[in-house]
Amino acid sequence: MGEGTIQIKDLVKVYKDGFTAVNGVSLKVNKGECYAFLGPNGAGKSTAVKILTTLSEPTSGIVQVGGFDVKTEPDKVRWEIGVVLQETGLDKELTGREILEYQARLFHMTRRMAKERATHLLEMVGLENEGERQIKKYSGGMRRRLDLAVTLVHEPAILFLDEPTTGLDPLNRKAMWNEIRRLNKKEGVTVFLTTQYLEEADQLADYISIINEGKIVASGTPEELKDSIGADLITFEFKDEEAAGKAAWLLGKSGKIDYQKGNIVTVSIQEADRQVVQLLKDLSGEQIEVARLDVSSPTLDDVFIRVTAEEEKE
Ligand SMILES: Nc1ncnc2c1ncn2[C@@H]1O[C@H](COP(=O)(O)OP(=O)(O)OP(=O)(O)O)[C@@H](O)[C@H]1O
Repeated sequence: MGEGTIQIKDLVKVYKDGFTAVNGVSLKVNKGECYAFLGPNGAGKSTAVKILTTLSEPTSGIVQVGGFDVKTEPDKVRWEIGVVLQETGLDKELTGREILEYQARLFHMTRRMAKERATHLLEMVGLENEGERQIKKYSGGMRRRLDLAVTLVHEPAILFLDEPTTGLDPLNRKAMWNEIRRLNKKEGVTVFLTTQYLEEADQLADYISIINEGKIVASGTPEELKDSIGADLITFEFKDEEAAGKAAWLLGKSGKIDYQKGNIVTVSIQEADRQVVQLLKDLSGEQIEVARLDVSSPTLDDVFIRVTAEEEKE
């Protein structure tokens, strides 16, 4: 019961100095889901991950990971999870293989099993040719992949990744995304990740919560979040201001005029890619010629900017 799931109810974390880093967060993650906490620096993401992974205690609220309570059954939680934190604690004098074998021994594997597991994991994260090299000679991307391999030693049902690709170049970021996706979709590992990158949340997560100043300010699937900020935008450019004026009157019947200046008119409208053909027909019926056209859909960036701006206003 509860295997591979995460449940948080009214979580609050107040640090010793009185600072409230997490302020009433509730959420649920189902087995096999990829859930992203998206938020700016200092939003409370790492604090939440530390609590979920038993490294820090909640001030109040209920936190269950893999069906176990983090406060009363932390040892059971630890067997269920793998954690990749921002700061890697790996001893850089050791080789990749030594670290993996050491970790496997910590999880009570025999010497032979540990060796086999290390070989398998090195292959899995694409480090099969680097296993005998010292970690200090690894690139940043290789270290992250080794971090991931280390957390997979005991085949956890839930994986916590705190900003897994911060500081990586685009190529290494994509490789890491592929690995996370494979673990989540092919092996059914539940993934809870934090990120400052909208693209990362969009690429990986089934469900996203935007967190700011310790509170969830918006949540949904990537599609729902994009939809929540509303319609698509179509920007028309006409030959002159007069044509634009006539067009705005006509376009205003189908959508909301978002912007009008000079020979430019922007309409906000649902499902713009479907509507645009009809709008062009309507304009042509009135002998209004369109010089240029641009259709754009809202991005998660727009959602993020809007919800954090609204928070600041309040
Ligand atoms: N031990 C601590 N004592 C007091 N305040 C802390 C402590 N650790 C973190 N904080 C504060 O809590 C807030 C949330 O920090 P946290 O590290 O959880 O944010 P974050 O969203 O992970 O940001 P980042 O992306 O920068 O890691 C910050 O304002 C931080 O300064």
